[in-house]
Amino acid sequence: MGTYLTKILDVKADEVSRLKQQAPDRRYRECEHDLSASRGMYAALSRGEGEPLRLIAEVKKASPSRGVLVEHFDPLELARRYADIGASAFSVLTDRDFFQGANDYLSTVSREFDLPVLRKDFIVDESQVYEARLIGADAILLIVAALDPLQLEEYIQLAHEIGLDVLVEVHDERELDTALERHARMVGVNNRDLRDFSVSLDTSLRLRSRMPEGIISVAESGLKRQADVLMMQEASFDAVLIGEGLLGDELQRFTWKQP
Ligand SMILES: O=P(O)(O)OC[C@@H](O)[C@@H](O)c1c[nH]c2ccccc12
Repeated sequence: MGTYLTKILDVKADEVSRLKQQAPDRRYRECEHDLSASRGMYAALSRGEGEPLRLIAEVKKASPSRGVLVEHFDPLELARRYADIGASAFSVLTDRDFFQGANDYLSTVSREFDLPVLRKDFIVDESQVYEARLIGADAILLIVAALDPLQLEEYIQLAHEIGLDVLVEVHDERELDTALERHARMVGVNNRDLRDFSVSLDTSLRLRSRMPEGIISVAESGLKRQADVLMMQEASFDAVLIGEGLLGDELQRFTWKQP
């Protein structure tokens, strides 16, 4: 039985076999010393005592569940708007086939702004970790449901070695345990179930109480209103990751940073 996630992972396998022919690991070794230092995502998301939670603003053109969200999509214009409202970091979709993202979108946003940039994609091979660093990402997303636990641990370690922070995405208690056992330092709870794209904000609330001190906690997906964000702040999340919800006015007027 195929779920949305298994369908996406099938397509990724082909993409990765093409990517491997370009040997991103070798290209990384060749230009390692010319790359600019990465900007820490972990540091950018650490929420101080009494401060409002941080925003990771997602530059997102389309999604498989909703289709095209932004008709005249300009990643730099969106990023500018998100920087102006007080985002602490960007997430940029690079997956082409399901989200109409592109590596170029990430590279331009990374070049033009000082905030750390998360590469939002389905990483299933180490070549994609090297590629992330080469295109200008400061951090990567690793999805527990898309990897076996050993791979997860290896890719976290590789990412750290080459200067990338890692947001480890979970959707239930078991995945959270796996993330913590494999030494995740930033954990994102996806409120959207990648098997059927259903959304429940309760997922974040339920899992937050099981996260230990010292882990950066991020609530992801389906946040649309101020009340949703305040609920995550109340539950003591360090940050929220929002794509679609930022396209409306309400969350653009939210006070993301202390005045
Ligand atoms: O647009 P939303 O509902 O605010 O969601 C953003 C982000 O959480 C979502 O795009 C996402 C979360 N995990 C992912 C993994 C792959 C692709 C996309 C995602």
